[in-house]
Amino acid sequence: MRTVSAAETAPTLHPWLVHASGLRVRAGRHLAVDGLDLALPTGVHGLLGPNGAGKTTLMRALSTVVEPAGGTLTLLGKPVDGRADLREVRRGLGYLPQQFGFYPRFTVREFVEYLAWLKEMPKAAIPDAVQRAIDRVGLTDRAGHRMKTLSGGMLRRAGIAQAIVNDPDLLLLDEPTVGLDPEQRLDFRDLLRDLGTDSCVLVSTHLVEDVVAACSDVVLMNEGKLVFHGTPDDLVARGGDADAGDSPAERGYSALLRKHREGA
Ligand SMILES: Nc1ncnc2c1ncn2[C@@H]1O[C@H](COP(=O)(O)OP(=O)(O)OP(=O)(O)O)[C@@H](O)[C@H]1O
Repeated sequence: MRTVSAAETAPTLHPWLVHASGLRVRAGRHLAVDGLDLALPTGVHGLLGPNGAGKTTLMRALSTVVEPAGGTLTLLGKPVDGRADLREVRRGLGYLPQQFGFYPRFTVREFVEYLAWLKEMPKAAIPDAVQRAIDRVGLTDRAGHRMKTLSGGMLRRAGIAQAIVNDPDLLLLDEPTVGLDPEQRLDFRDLLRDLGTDSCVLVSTHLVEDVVAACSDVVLMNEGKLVFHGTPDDLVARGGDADAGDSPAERGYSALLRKHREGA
C-alpha cells in the first residue's frame, strides 16, 4: 500500500478567488476586455471606469455567463474554459447583473427562493437562507409583496438578496447602488464590508466615494485594459489640484485616466 503524503490530502489553498491572465472577452463583435491581468483575494474590490470601459463584460465573464475569447481565467481555484464543468463554480457564485429579469407576480420571498433553487442549494437550507438574505438587504417587511409593486431601489435590494442567498465565495455586483436612496447606500456599504470579510466581492460603480468608503482596493479599467489596481489611499495619492473632480479620490481617478489616455 502506498503512503499518502499530507500534501496530497490537504485542501487546495488558492489565495486568489479570481485569477485572470491576458483575459480577452468579447461583447458582440467588440473586444471589450482586452488582455486583462487581475488577481483578487478575499475582500471588497471596487471596479471603476468610464462608460464602455468593459466593466459589465468583465463581470459577465467572471459570472461564467460568457466564455472568454482568450487568455486564462481561474475562478475559486477552478480553470474556466470551454471544456470545464462549471456547476461547482456556479454554486459558489453570486451575481447581480445591471439588469435582471424576474416574474413580476412572484413575491420577494418567492423570487429569492427560486434563485436559491437554481443555485442548487440544499432544499432544507433554503427557507432560513432566504429569510437571512432578505433581512440583510432591509426588505423584511416587503418579503410577501409582489416584485411588480417594488420601487427601483427595492428591486435592486431584492436583486442583491438573490445574489447573496447562497453565501457565495465570489460575489459580483454590477452597479448595485443605482436607485438606492442615501440612507440605503450607507447601509449597503456596511453590508459590503461584512460580506467582504470572508468572500471576494467585486462591485462596479460610478460612485468613486462608495469605493473609497467601502472597498479594500480599487480596480480601474479603461477601454478593456487595467489602468490601476491599488488601495483607495493609492488612488487618492495619484490626484493633483489641477485634476477634475469634487473629492481627492475623484481627482485621483481623473489623473489615472488622463495618464492612461495620454500613453495610449
Ligand atoms: N452586444 C454588444 N455588441 C457590440 N458591442 C458591445 C456590446 N455590448 C457592449 N459593447 C461594447 O463593449 C464595450 C464595453 O461595454 P461594457 O458594457 O462592458 O462597459 P461598461 O464599463 O460596463 O460601461 P457602463 O459604465 O456604461 O455600464 C463598449 O464599447 C460597448 O459599446
